[in-house]
Parts: sequence; structure tokens; C-alpha cells
Amino acid sequence: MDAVSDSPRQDPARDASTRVTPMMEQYVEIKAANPDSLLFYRMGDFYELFFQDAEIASRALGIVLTKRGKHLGEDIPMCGVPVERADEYLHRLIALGHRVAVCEQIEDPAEARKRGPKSVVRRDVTRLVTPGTLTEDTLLDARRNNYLAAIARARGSSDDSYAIAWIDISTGEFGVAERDRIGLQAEVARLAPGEIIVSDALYGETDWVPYWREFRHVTPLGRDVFDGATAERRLSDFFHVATTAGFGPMSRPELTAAAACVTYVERTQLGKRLPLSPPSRESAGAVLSIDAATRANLELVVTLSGDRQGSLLATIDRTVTSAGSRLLVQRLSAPLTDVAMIVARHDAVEAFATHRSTRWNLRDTLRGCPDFARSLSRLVVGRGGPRDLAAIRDGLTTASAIGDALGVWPERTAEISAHIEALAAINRDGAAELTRALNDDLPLLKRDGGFIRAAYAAPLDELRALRDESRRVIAQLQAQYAEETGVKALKIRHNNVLGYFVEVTAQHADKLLTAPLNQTFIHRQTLAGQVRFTTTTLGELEAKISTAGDRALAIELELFEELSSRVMLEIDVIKAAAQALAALDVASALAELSVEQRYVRPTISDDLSFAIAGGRHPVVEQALLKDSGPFVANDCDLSPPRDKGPGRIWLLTGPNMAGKSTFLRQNALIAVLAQMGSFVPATSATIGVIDRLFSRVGAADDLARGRSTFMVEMVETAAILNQATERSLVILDEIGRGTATFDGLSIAWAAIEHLHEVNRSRALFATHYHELTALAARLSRLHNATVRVKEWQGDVVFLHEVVAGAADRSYGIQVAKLAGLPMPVIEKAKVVLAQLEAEDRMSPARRLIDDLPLFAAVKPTEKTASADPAAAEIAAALATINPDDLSPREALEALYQLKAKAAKN
Ligand SMILES: Nc1ncnc2c1ncn2[C@@H]1O[C@H](COP(=O)(O)OP(=O)(O)OP(=O)(O)O)[C@@H](O)[C@H]1O
Repeated sequence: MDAVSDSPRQDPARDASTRVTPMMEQYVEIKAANPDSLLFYRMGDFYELFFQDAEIASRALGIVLTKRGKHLGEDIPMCGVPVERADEYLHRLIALGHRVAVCEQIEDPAEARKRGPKSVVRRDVTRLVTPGTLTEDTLLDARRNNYLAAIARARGSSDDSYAIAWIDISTGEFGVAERDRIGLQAEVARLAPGEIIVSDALYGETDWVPYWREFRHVTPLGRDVFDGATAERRLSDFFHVATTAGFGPMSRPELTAAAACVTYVERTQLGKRLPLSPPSRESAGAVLSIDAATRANLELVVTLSGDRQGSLLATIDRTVTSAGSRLLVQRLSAPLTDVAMIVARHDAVEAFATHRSTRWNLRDTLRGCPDFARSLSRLVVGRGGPRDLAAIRDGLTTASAIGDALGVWPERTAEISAHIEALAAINRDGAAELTRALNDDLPLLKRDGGFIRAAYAAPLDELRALRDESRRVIAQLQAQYAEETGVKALKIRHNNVLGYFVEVTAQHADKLLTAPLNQTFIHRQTLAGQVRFTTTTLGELEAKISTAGDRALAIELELFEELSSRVMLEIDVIKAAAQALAALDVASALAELSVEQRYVRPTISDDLSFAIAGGRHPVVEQALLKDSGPFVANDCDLSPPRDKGPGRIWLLTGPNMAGKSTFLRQNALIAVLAQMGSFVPATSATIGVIDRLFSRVGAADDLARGRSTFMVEMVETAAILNQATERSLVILDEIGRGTATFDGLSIAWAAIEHLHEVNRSRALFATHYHELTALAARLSRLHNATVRVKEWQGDVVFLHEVVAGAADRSYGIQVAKLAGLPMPVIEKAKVVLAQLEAEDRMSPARRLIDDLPLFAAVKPTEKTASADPAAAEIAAALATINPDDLSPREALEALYQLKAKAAKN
């Protein structure tokens, strides 16, 4: 967006000969200080936009573009939005990628008038609105965190390292982590920030430009924000601490990213100190790493088309509060890897699952609990209203009630007890004070008044009585005037221009305009049908009413500040209580889900087991329930054979539409659910903790980055083969499908061997290349599985049962028939297929599978390794390699060396 001052016609300072109105002078000065934001300039009940801002906003918002006077001889384009609807317009502008500077009147217009008739009301920008720094409920999704993320880089001699810091200013959450480039991108995918800030330098780097393009809101910022040298000081200043050491050790890029976040937040909130928690450092490996492609493919929190509906999240979300819903998203996005922590979460879910009445009571109580963490943040930045205080009151009351109820629950687990402790720390007097102070029905804005309960503050009661009394007197006065004038229809009315006035219809006006009544009634205004008057008594009454009203409001506003500052004193306790309630909501919601959907508690272990009995796909199962029928449960066992060595790979073949992709995904989803602390859709599940989850399922062109479908597929496959470890779970669906048959087959073949021999991950591999099933004879941990179908009168019937063995054919033509391809096409296809199958018996691919020695170029299987000296040498070399310590380049180098060794022998 161009700055207004960039345009010569908009900068009056450049033409000293031209006189500029004082208001325009003020506008231009403020706009010049905020060149990259649209300026909402407050004028009475409107925010006005001028010049280029007006043109942009009128187009974006579909509002009328008008003119207001002249500037340097040209019309000034202008458009405006009413103050009470500003949030709605802000939302739309932010969503379109604009930033908005909100400029308020910071003094009473009466003060300005005192300085002279031509003085302009003082104005200043009170807030910069950007996508990552929103606090208003109307601008936020209640069920998702809205993160601002800062990315900082530290140049290394071999590899650069990166840090990401993230803040949700509406809840105060603050996290930081250091990662390599791939890990960083995985974190960004997990957090899905509303806005990313980066240094100008990193933003402009050719290598990074395509990545930034994937996001709607990336804000490049100057060196001062990303300066590593001042980072520690800026961070400790923000938290008013002498040093950041108390936050735990942080690397230089982490400090830089964290400091960039707080500096940006301070800038956009113009110095207001938000109630941020100190940065909590997330070490690599603490959570299950899921790269962006896998996250998208598995549709964890949104579907591939970006909707919540249809995602795993939507399927499992039974939370009853917004804060609970947000925590569920966080947990689903970052499953744990620590066995004890996962087990503690399962304990809590089990306790609530087995005790129905406790669960139901808890959920009932939580249902009425407002989103008080967000109210707290609004109060701190001075954007809170009476309803936010009420939310704190109700939140604290709920928290105390739940703390009391669960505090005496004999079945509470260690994790539940920790939450109860947080609830017990609440100062109950605070909630009681708010209850005494606040009315039941509250206005949205504090300036509307009327939110303090009667009998809470004596001076307020007196003023209100005076105001109300005067109103009664007005009603009496109206009756008295009607009597005196004989005009029954005489009314006393009020508007903002005249204040209180006497109104009669035109036909009675003469009476009041002539003696003797004109002694009392002073003419003010004549309209088409009515004539308006005032009287001395009415004027006096009006003054009384308005001063009483103003003074009452002033007292209410004072009390509001007093109550808010009392709340601020307890900020940490209130935040901890909100978090505890969210965690209890999640645990009881997952319990509700497990009972409702027959999920079971998984066994989590430290080994490499992965044994699912009767597993179901959570999303497909619920979708099928609604329309077609029951979901067929299937087993999956990738545990190491005889419980030794690495896990297995299942090679899944089967006709189209049989359910291969569903099976692959369901096992990945079961792992995610288990490690996030949920029960799982199965009859039993044992899972050795997975460090990284990879999936390559389906792909679309990535035209934005100039990649074809096949290229995307290969990039994702390369990432898996370069990074997966023995602890990883890999899901590969139809590798090689996007290219010519032989190329595809060869790539799929080599990928399976690599997975088996080098990555040694637990893996599921679905393919249409039935030739690959022959590999099971040579790869000891490769297991063939297929999805059963029945042929019935020339048609195919899908049984969706996964059994040991290999599929013999694809039934593609039968599926095509089901899809409604015209009969002549089907018949012709059958003829072509018969011909091809006859030739295929002689095909080079067949011969290759039969002839090619599978392990000519790779390490032999572990079974024979010890007997063969060459194999032993390679095994010894391999033993010195720790894949986790290798960069992709080093891994490739190591692989070349191993191949060279194998070739030499
Ligand atoms: N276990 C199951 N029980 C019941 N229905 C299932 C099951 N698995 C899959 N289905 C149904 O079959 C449909 C096809 O499944 P899926 O897409 O997994 O097949 P596929 O074998 O991967 O097909 P293709 O090879 O054509 O990609 C699903 O949309 C679902 O409705």
C-alpha cells in the first residue's frame, strides 16, 4: 500500500503557498507517521478515511466514496464507517491483508474550543490493528488461537539455525523454539499463525521468497525489531525482570525471535503492557513432529480445502467452552512424545470416562463458563467493557465451584489434582466483589453506563436518584403545560441538538406564540408539522439532569477502573484458573467422546510396537454412520517381529475403492490421537512412542511454487526418506503413480527397500504395483496385506477387510463401471485389458522382478548380516551413524559411502 505522503497531491507540506485547513494538517501529519496502515480518523460518530485510503477502503468494503472540501485545489476523496460498526469493517479489511491505524479524539471537543474557534480536537493513533494482534471477540474465532509468530535466523558455519516465537495476545500464551529449517516450517504449519513477522533481510532472500508467498500475512520489519544484541534487554524490560535467565536457557535466535514478538506487540498496542506469560521454551523432540504436508494430508484441524468441518478436530471435538476448544486444537496439533505425560492425560480421560455423573456435572457447569482469558486481555489493553468484568466474575465463580466439587472427588488423578490446585488459588473475595458491583444486565460499552448495581456506591445512588427524580418532574411538567395551554397533545421531547423541548402540532403553535403564553414558551424551531419551544424551567431541569447523568457516569467509569485494577492484581491466578478449566474441559470432552464412540485407552510404551486391533477411521466412521452403514474395523501390526529389531512395513495392495487410503490414514490418526492424550477408535492399541509422523498421500499441483503433481510427490517422498528414523511412522500411498509405469514402479521399489534397510521405520505402503508384493520374500520385515473384495456377477463388492496376502488384480474397470462410464467404453476397456494382460506375462517388468537380485546395491537384511563379512563391515559403519544428528546432506553422503562399501565387497 502506498503511503499518502508518497503522492505529491497529498502532501500539503510540499506546497507552502497553499493554505491547508488545520484539520487536514493534523490528518496528514498522523498519516505520515503511519504510512503502511489505513488510517481510521475519528470524527464524531464516524471513522473517516481520506485520499488514497478512502479509495482503497471504499473498494474493499463496498462503501460510498464521497468528497470533502478541497486540498491543494483538488477534491479530497473520503469515505467513513460508523464507530459502532467499526469492528465489522476492521475484520473485513484485516482479512483482505490491510493493516489499520485507529486514530481517536484524545480530548473533549469542548477543551479544543477553549483554545479558540479554529482549534482542532487533539487526535492520536491509539492502536494499530494487524491480523496477529487482535483482541476483540468479534474479530477472533473463539475456537482457534490467533498467533503472531516471529521468525529469527542465526547464521551458522555449516547450517543456519532458526527460532520461532509465538504469542496469542488474546490469551497471553507465549512460546519459543529453535529448529532447523525443515523443523521451523513444521512449527509454522502446526501453529498456523494469523501473522508472521520476519526481518527485512530474511523476507527478501530469494531462497525464502516462495515460502513467504504461501502465507497471507507476512510482515517484514526493520533491524531494530530483530536485533540480536538488544533482544535480551528488550525482553527483560517487557517483563520487568533484571535478566531473562529465570525463563530458562534460551539461545540467541530464540531471544531474538521472542524479543521481536514483544517489540511488535508493544508497537501495535502502543505501549500497553499485555499480560503475556513468560516465554515457554519447547525443545525439539518434546512433541510429535508432523511436517506441513503430512498435517495437511491427514486433515488434522482443517480439511484440504481449509474447512474445519470434515477434519479430525471437528469429528472429535466435544468440548463445551471456547478455551477448551482452543486447547484441543493445540493438543491435536502437537501430540506428545513423553510416555509419562501421555499416560497422565490418559489417566484423566479414563477417570472421567468411568465416572459418568462427575463428567456430566463438570460439563454442565463448564457450559455456562465465559471465555474469561480473552476478557482479561481486553481489560489489560483498555479495550474491555462491563461484560468483560462480568465474564471474569462468572469465570471465577465457575472455577471455584468446579474446584470445590472435584477437590473432594476420590477418583481424581494426579493431573486433575494439579488443575484443582490452580482453581483453589483463586481469591474468592474478588468474584464476590464483582458480583456485588455489577448489574445483571450489562451494556456492551462502559461509556453507556448503568452497569453498577444500585446500593453498591452511595454517591452514585444519589446522583441516579436526582436524575430519575428530574425525569419524573419532566413528566409532571408536561402534564402541567398541557393543562395550562389547553393543548392536550403537548409533549416534552428530547434530542441531541435541542436537548429537552416542548412540542406542539402546527395548528396549536399560534396559541403558544401569542400572549400571554409566549411569556413562558420561547420559540426554538418550526418544522413542517410541529413547532418546538423551550421554557426557563425546562432549561434548568435539563441542566440538572445532564449534570447528574454525567456525574453518575463519571463515578461508574471510576468504579470500572477500580474493579479492573483489582482484577489485574490477580492476573496470574486468573490465567492459571482459565487454563485449568480448559484442560478439564478437554479431558472430560475426550472422555465423553470415548464413551459415545466406543474408543479405548491405548497402551503407550517406549519400544517400537504398533499393534492396533479393530482399528477404525474416526472421520470416515462417523460419516458412514450418518449415511451408508457400519465401518469395517481392521487390525494393523507393525511391531518388530518377535519383539526385536525395528518395526515392520506393511505393503498394502487391493482394488481401487477398496479402502487402502482409509486404512493408511486411520492408523496415522490413531497414533496422533493416542499421543495427544485421547482414547482411540479401536478395540485395543499398543503404541511405542513415535517421534515423527510422515505421510505422502494424494497430492495436488502446487502451482504457486511451480511444482507439478509428480514433483510435489517426489519432494515429499524425498523428505521422508531423508528424515524418517526407526522411531517414525511412515504412511506412503501410491508412490510413483504420477509418472510412467516403469519409472513409478522403480521408484516405489527403491523407496520400499530404502525404508526397510535405511530408515527402518514402521511403515504402511499402499500400491497398485502388484509386482512389488514379491519383495516380501526378500525383505524380512515386509508384510503383504490386501483389502478383500468379492466378485459377484461380474461386479465387484467391497468388503473393506484388510487381510494378509496380495491382491491379484485392480478391478479398475469394475470401479469405472460403478462410476457410470458408458457401457461401450467399459466393453472396449475389457478387450484392451485382456490383450495387455496376455502381453504382460512376457513384460520386462515381470522378468525384472523375477531376475533382479534385490540387494545387489543395498545392505542385506539383518538375518544374514552377521554371517557375511561384507555385511558386517557395513553394519559396523551403520552403527556409528546416528540419523538424528545428520543433516540431509550428511545423510546422503553417508549413504554414498555405504553404497561404495557394498559395491567394493
Ligand atoms: N473399513 C471400511 N469400512 C467401510 N467403508 C470403508 C472402509 N474403508 C473405506 N471405506 C469406504 O470406501 C471408500 C474408498 O476408500 P479409499 O479411498 O480408502 O479406497 P482406496 O483403496 O484408497 O481407493 P483408490 O485406490 O481408488 O484410491 C471410502 O470413501 C469409504 O466410504
